Amino acid sequence: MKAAIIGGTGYSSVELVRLLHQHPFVDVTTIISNSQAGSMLHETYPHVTCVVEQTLQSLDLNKLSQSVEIVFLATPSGVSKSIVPGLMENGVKCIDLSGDFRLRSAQSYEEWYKHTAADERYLAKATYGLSEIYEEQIKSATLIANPGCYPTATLLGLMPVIKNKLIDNKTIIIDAKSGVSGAGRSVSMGTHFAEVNENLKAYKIGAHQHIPEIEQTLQNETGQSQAITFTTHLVPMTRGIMCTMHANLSDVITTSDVLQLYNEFYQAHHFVRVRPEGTFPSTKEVLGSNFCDIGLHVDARTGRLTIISVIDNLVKGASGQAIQNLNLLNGWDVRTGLLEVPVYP
Ligand SMILES: NC(=O)C1=CN([C@@H]2O[C@H](COP(=O)(O)OP(=O)(O)OC[C@H]3O[C@@H](n4cnc5c(N)ncnc54)[C@H](OP(=O)(O)O)[C@@H]3O)[C@@H](O)[C@H]2O)C=CC1
Ligand SMILES: CC(=O)N[C@@H](CCC(=O)OP(=O)(O)O)C(=O)O
Repeated sequence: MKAAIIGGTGYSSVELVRLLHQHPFVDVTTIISNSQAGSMLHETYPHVTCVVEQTLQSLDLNKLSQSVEIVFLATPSGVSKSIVPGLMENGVKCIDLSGDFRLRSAQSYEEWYKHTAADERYLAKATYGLSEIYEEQIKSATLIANPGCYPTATLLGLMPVIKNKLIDNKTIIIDAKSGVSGAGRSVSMGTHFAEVNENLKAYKIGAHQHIPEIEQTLQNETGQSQAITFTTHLVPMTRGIMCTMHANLSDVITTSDVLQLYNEFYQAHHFVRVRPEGTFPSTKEVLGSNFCDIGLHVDARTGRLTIISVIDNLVKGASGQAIQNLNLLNGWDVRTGLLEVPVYP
């Protein structure tokens, strides 16, 4: 299958290039770059020299529609909403890694992302691509809204207890931490070395654009709207997300019972690994891979459940999950092209 990537010199794009290089059924024939068209990808990223030798192209929607079957959009929010309709009208399926098609409500998108929302007709066509949870819907999608990195770790961590009504949803608190590649490649005041190195800081408190995405998905499952507490922190490392979640249990239950539930819930899902009792995942244990690792503990003294969920933000949090969704879309084994062993140490 011929594929294109838009947002060519961004981090998620080059991660798609890395992962798709090993995909037996996909050929990335076109990489579109807004800023570097005409140059070779290796001029921006010397690490791909002699492995992926491609000239970056400028965007020509008609040419693109005729030459590929699938387009990955790895552009900042606010960009894909103007590109996707033209591709879809020509029968090209799209997987959007940005937030442009994740929120069903245009009003909510405009409130949280501070951009004009996509056309509502296209918002209605989008399928939320949280692979493990919406497998069936993804299989027949034409436009996949790939989830945000934090929502992926958070929702995979919470879903078994949400679906089994084991926690009081009003009490959910999510303490989230990310490596700096989560902010993309462009330089900003908040993410340059001297600001981040040997530093730990909370950001976008009460204003993070992933809050409505998590709430929308929880509401989808429970039928009720419930606000969550979600706090993001920037950690001085390159890749990795850890979400530590707390909630009051609605019943008296042991750690071992909750773990059994998680093991059963994710039994058929290769990319979610549940840790044995008393052990908890760290970000390095999923580095470079499409795994989401989960550990949990019931505190009998407080009646609260703590869940720890880790992912690599650029793989399971972006490009890896996008490929997992492409696999679902095509009826291929979800693991195709994604059998990377995490890089350790
Ligand atoms: N980084 C992460 O961990 C995750 C990122 N995402 C989302 O994926 C998308 C891409 O993220 P990421 O790769 O980190 O971002 P980057 O900033 O690293 O890359 C985005 C790329 O898009 C292109 N671009 C920038 N501005 C425009 C524009 N106005 N019009 C067209 N193209 C433009 C640029 O490449 P060029 O000039 O070559 O076209 C740029 O390098 C974002 O929406 C992000 O929120 C989602 C989950 C995780
Ligand atoms: C570390 C860091 O800054 N991370 C980014 C995640 C960006 C992202 O994935 O946002 P959308 O996909 O919703 O655009 C952030 O917190 O905004």
